Amino acid sequence: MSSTSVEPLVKLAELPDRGRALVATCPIKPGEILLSDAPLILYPATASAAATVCSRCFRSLSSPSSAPIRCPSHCSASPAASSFCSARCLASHSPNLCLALSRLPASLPSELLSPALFLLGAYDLAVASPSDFLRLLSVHGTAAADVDAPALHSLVSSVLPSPPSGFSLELTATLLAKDKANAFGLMEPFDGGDRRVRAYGIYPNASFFNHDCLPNACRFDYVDQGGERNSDIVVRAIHDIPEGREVCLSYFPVNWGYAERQMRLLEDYGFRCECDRCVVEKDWSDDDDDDDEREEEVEEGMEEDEGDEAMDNMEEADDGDGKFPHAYFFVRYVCDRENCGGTLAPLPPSPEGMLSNLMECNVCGWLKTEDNTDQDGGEGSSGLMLD
Ligand SMILES: C[S@@+](CC[C@H](N)C(=O)[O-])C[C@H]1O[C@@H](n2cnc3c(N)ncnc32)[C@H](O)[C@@H]1O
Repeated sequence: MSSTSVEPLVKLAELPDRGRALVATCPIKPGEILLSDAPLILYPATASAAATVCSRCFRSLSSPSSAPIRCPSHCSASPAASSFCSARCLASHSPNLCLALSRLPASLPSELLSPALFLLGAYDLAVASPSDFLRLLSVHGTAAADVDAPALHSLVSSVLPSPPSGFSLELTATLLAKDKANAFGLMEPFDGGDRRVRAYGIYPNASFFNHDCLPNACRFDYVDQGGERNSDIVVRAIHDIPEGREVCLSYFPVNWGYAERQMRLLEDYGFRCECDRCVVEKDWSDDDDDDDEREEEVEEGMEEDEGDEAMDNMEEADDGDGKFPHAYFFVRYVCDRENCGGTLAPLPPSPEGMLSNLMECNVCGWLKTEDNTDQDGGEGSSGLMLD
């Protein structure tokens, strides 16, 4: 296993059948920050997001400190892709990108607009920062037969004023494959309805995390907060992680059923998941595939002390058929607010190393103590920021 340091608590390693991975360099405590990663490229997830967030920092333009300003350069003709917040975002994209944005048809549907904005940003990066473009090309993903690639390539070539060297359908297809296997969604504030993605980003270090259906870490984003690094992805440990253990995220909400998880992993990520949870769940019938029911069974059948003990042993043992620790994960680490289903991780330990008993949800931002006490005003809260 070869390895390279990425951050003090995790290092890059090559694992059989899993490619590159991040593994713990030392015992990691619950809530510890494993990585804080800035995006190589960010782009709006939908046409409506393109019109309502700053084109550079992706904060909402409706926040009081973010009065919208049109791009002073060429792309003022295309409001959907050219509003900036007044705070600090005017020095933004290159004249080439402005011109390309201004030439995009105004009525593109989101399913074309979003990948087109990704490709324009990527080709702009190739000129503005060739080293970052090489990093983008180094993330996982090889060009496959992508039905959308030819149409998107011809759209992009029709609006780019001067295509960069290497511009080709094959490179476009490769970029789309990188995006599919690595994009993280930055979420709109949770409003009790469906989860909505505001923007997608490629994060060069976070893209090394492999998937597990019972992850030991989860990622947070705080895109509307102040400061320069609001679009960073922050990855924190959910519970204790021993030295040498691979650190994994879940690539989608952990409350998805077995069939849905397997389908997404095969279609979008090209592998069959054989994690501990999938090994157990593949034998369940469809009727069994209901996490809420199992969660209730566990809550009813387990005293709190039994739960803590089970948690201590969670990664080492199970009750024989393997179901108990998996169901326990849901009781402890899955947010139970209606329509949320986010993952909970403790806030980071204090500088003195004291563990926090506040669990934060990575979707709704809810903060609750381990005994389930709401700490942030309950329904409708958009969550607390870390700093
Ligand atoms: C975001 S990348 C993760 C880093 C990647 N392993 C690499 O070498 O750069 C996603 C890809 O990693 C691989 N991968 C992630 N989780 C995996 C798992 N649990 N088992 C096997 N392969 C996995 C798949 O090829 C997937 O498309």
